[in-house]
Amino acid sequence: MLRIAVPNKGTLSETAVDMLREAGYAVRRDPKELIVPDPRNDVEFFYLRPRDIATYVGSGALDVGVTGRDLLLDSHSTAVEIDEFDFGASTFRFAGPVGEFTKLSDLAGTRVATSYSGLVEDFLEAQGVRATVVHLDGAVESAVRLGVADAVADVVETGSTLRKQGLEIFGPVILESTAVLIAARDDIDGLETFRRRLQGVMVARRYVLMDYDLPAELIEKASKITPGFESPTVSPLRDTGWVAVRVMVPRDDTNEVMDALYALGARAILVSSIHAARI
Ligand SMILES: Nc1ncnc2c1ncn2[C@@H]1O[C@H](COP(=O)(O)OP(=O)(O)OP(=O)(O)O)[C@@H](O)[C@H]1O
Ligand SMILES: O=P(O)(O)OC[C@H]1O[C@H](OP(=O)(O)OP(=O)(O)O)[C@H](O)[C@@H]1O
Ligand SMILES: [Mg+2]
Repeated sequence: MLRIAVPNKGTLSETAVDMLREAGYAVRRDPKELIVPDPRNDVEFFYLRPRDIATYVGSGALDVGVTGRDLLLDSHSTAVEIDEFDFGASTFRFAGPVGEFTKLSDLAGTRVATSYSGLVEDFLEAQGVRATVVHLDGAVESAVRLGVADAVADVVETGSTLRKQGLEIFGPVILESTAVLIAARDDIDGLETFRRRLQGVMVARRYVLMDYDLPAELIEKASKITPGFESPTVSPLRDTGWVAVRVMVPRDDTNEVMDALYALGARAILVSSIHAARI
């Protein structure tokens, strides 16, 4: 039975749980539930703090888990990233009072507040900058104003939290993070099915199915606009001068692709959502 760690709180939790539900797994009905057995799929879910997930997986107590790349690296766990998800994207950056810092070396001899001390210490050491890392649990943007640090290092998504505290980003990108699937090893029984199901959810969200009718002689040109995953499905119509085409298209490109197909001569262009996929 595959034992899977899922974030019980925080930014990653809701999307991770939605993905599991869409992939056909049992999810908790009440936020107090910590363990959710799913015998039908031969898996068991453990709802844990995102920050602790790498520790559980690295130690072998659990087989796989969903967490953030930044949390994985910060934990110094031996678990490894095996897949990347398309949610939870953020960057990890240094920030300081507007106008006070311009480059990484300005941090020498200063105090840097962060809740990711493992990650920040590793980075500063690799870059040869000697600074004191002040560990805080969260809301680190207040640390400068309150005088416990000169600069901060934190998760930045829109940057609005920093701006509100009179801070600005400086120096190199410490890390590009996203939600990831981590495991102690990649040859665990049942892991491939779990990965394929989650990939299927991502594909179903990212793509739409497009159907259109096309004068047969235009199929080469249309295939350049809609190449599909492998290749478009082309079926005959009763009128031999026309064909019907079915193809997957990235959801974000839907309208541009419809415009281009219409301009080429395609008609009856229909778009439908993909409910589930196994690619
Ligand atoms: N805007 C964001 N704020 C915080 N974390 C984010 C954001 N966007 C993505 N993440 C990712 O979420 C993970 C942080 O998980 P965490 O549990 O700390 O979430 P949180 O929203 O900060 O929850 P809390 O502060 O209540 O503990 C990290 O991997 C981080 O990169
Ligand atoms: O760039 P932004 O879009 O403003 O988002 C980033 C902010 O969001 C998170 O804070 P969170 O609300 O999780 O509080 P925390 O610092 O206590 O974890 C993160 O720690 C940053 O402070
Ligand atoms: Mg947080």
